Order: sequence, then C-alpha cells, then structure tokens
Amino acid sequence: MALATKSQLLELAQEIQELTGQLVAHLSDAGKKEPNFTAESTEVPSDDDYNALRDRLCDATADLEQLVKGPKTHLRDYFSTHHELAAFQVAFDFEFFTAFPRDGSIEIGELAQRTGLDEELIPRVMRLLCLHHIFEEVSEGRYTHTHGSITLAENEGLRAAATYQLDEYFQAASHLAPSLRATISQSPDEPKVTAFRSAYGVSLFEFYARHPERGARFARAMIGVSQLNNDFNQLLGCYTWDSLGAKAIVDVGGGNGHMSVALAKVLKYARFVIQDANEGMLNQGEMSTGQDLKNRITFMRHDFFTPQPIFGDVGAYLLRQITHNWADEDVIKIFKELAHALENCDPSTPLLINELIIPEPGSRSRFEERIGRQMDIMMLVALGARQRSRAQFQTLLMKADPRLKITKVHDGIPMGILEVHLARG
Ligand SMILES: C[S@@+](CC[C@H](N)C(=O)[O-])C[C@H]1O[C@@H](n2cnc3c(N)ncnc32)[C@H](O)[C@@H]1O
Repeated sequence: MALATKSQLLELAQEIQELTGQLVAHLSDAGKKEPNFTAESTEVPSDDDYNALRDRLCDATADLEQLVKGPKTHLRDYFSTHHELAAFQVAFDFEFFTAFPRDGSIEIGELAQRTGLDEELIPRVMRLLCLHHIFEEVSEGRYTHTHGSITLAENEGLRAAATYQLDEYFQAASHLAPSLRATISQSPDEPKVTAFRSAYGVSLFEFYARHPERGARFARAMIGVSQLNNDFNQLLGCYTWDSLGAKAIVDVGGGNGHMSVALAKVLKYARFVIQDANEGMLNQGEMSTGQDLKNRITFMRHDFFTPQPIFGDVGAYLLRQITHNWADEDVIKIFKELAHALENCDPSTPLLINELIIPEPGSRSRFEERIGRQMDIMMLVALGARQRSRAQFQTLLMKADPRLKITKVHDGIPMGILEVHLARG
C-alpha cells in the first residue's frame, strides 16, 4: 500500500480556508461588511478576536507564498522593494493622494497639471502603485481612488507617518551596516555614529531642531501612529487606573502630555504631572489643555537623568515610549532615578513602562513579532537604541536597583505595559 505523503502546501491551503471561514463568520456576526479594494470599502474591525484570526491568516498566507515562490524568486522580489518605496515617495512628494478627486476619476494630463510631475513619468509610478491596490487604472491613463489610496488621502496623520518613514528613515536605514562598522574603530569620547547621523551629519534630535517643519511632521506622524494602533484604549485597558483615586500620575518624558490629557478626560479624580526636558512641547501642551482640566494637570520641566522631584503621594510613574530611545546604560540611569523616587512613595506605587515589548521568538504570531523587530531596527537606525523584551527590561531594572521587579505584564503589540514595583525588605 502506498504511503500517503503529507503536503505542506495543501495543509497551509486548508488552514487558510479554515481561518478565512472563521474570519468571514466573525465579520458577519459583528454585522460588518467584507472588505474590498474600492474606495467605498468599510474598514476592517480591530477587536482582539479579529486581530488574532488576521495574524494567523497572515502567517499562513505568507508561508504559502514563500514556499510556492522558492527562495530565489522570493528574495529577488523582496530585495527590490526599495524601488517600490521610491515610487511611493514620489506619489507622496508630488501629493498625488490629495490631488485626486474624492469621487470619479482623473486623467494623466490633469494629474500632471495638479502635481507638477512630468506626464510621461506619472504612469510609470502609478502602475506600480496600482499593483498594490493603491489607485486603480480604470481605462488607459485614467485613475480612481481605491480603499488604500482614499485612506491615505483622508488621514493626514497616516500620511505624515508614511512620509517620515519614506524620507528620513528610508535614507538613514541604508547607512546601517557602514555605521555599525564605523563604531568598531570609534573612540568612546566621539559622538556615537548612528545610521541617522551617518546619513544626515547630525543626530535625529538635532535634525528635527534644525528642520522644524520636519519636526512638526514627526509630531503629526506620532499622533497618526498612536491613533492607528489604538494606543490610548490599550493604555487605558492595561491598568486599573481607578485604583489610584486622586493621587498624582507622573508622566515622565510626557512630551506635550497628550496621553495624560486623554487619561484625565476619563479618570475624573486623578491628578497629572507632565514632565519633559523640551520646554516647547510643555508649552504647547499647556496652551492646548482645556480650562476644565487645568486644576488637575501640571506641566513641569524635568530632565529624567536628574533626581525625580515628585514623590510621596504619587499614584504611578508612567514612562511611555521613553526607553526605546535610549541605549542600555542610559535606561539604567533613568530607572535608578525612579527607584530613588519610589523609595519615598507607598510600596504599592508602580512604575508603568508603556512600550512595545518584543515577544520571545515563537511566543506570538510572526506577523506581530515582525512589527516589533522592525521597530527594534528602526530604533537602532535612528538613535543607536532598541526595543526590548520583558527579560531585557528585567535585566536593566535589576542593574538599576535589584529591588525593582516586574510584577505584571500586559503584553500587547504594538504597545504593552510592564508594571514594576520596588520590593521592600
Ligand atoms: C518618543 S517621545 C514620548 C513622549 C510621550 N511619552 C508619548 O508617549 O507620546 C520622547 C520624549 O522624551 C523627551 N525627553 C528626551 N530627553 C529627555 C530628558 N533627558 N528628560 C526628560 N524628557 C526627555 C522628549 O522631549 C520627548 O517628549
């Protein structure tokens, strides 16, 4: 009797069929329409069940595609994606997305007039984008919006998030390997060579200080990304904020305080101290805070490498998207100052680290893990810094003060929370 051979391709195809069936049923149960590529399509849901199905389906379809192509074709494709990003860069730079009418179509000549790009170049860029369902060529030389292009046209934050990647980081990323080679022979007193510095001659922060219009776009991109990731709802759901009552939440490196202000709107009694080294951001936050919240929100200039001035009746210290900007030795210094402050608070006072926490390999879907690993390399490119796993955070906390212990992990991608307490003897 012939042995039935297992087919990995067929198993993947069956898994894809099953998962797609579950996903379609989920959409139907939620009363949602199936997504399509037209500009009229509705957005896919973002609840946990949908995301879990989406992630497994993306892993399975990616595996099937990779196996079917084989490594040579797969890698040839993959190593050419920067040319596709270059086409996107042109479309953003020449403002294609907003040049399009919301409804109806536009013809090449009109698009050339509105954008200033040569008529001969437009179809070369457009046809590559159309292959990604970004715009559609409805008849030769005539295009309409799709769901992808209209999403970008109508969301300024998302466009900012796309363009800061395609401008600043696209260039900087190509300097990573040479910059790492340069650090090998670098003397310790020279400014650290990062890929960003190697591409632009200055650090990321100096660059934004010298180019305020890019700095403003970066700020818009951060808002776009946090809306995209649903960061606020995740932060709210990750901790029992109500248990803090009227105590102060100290938002260390809180920037313009946008997260604390959003929390203050929900937590009716909590007080907030927003600390940052950047006076401009503090002023911007102070000016935009509504009168109704002003008696519960204080803005304060503070450098987190110096002793923490607020302690005692503190509900929680919040460090949101701070550690990923710094190398290990700097993060240890930040934690040390907070450990001193925690010594002078109630033992129940937590330090809440709100960051993308890199999952251990294999513990989450590859779709999720990849987002974390892309961010990790982005931090290396931009600042010579990194994203960290729970274990890596615990090591740094221990080095700062052996009494600092992670007591709870709310691990989410993109953002999670580590709840840290200072153990008392
Ligand atoms: C990535 S932003 C995060 C801002 C805010 N926590 C959020 O989640 O939107 C990093 C913040 O750290 C601030 N920062 C940088 N160095 C600092 C320092 N030495 N002391 C205090 N804040 C600092 C920056 O000004 C910036 O607002």
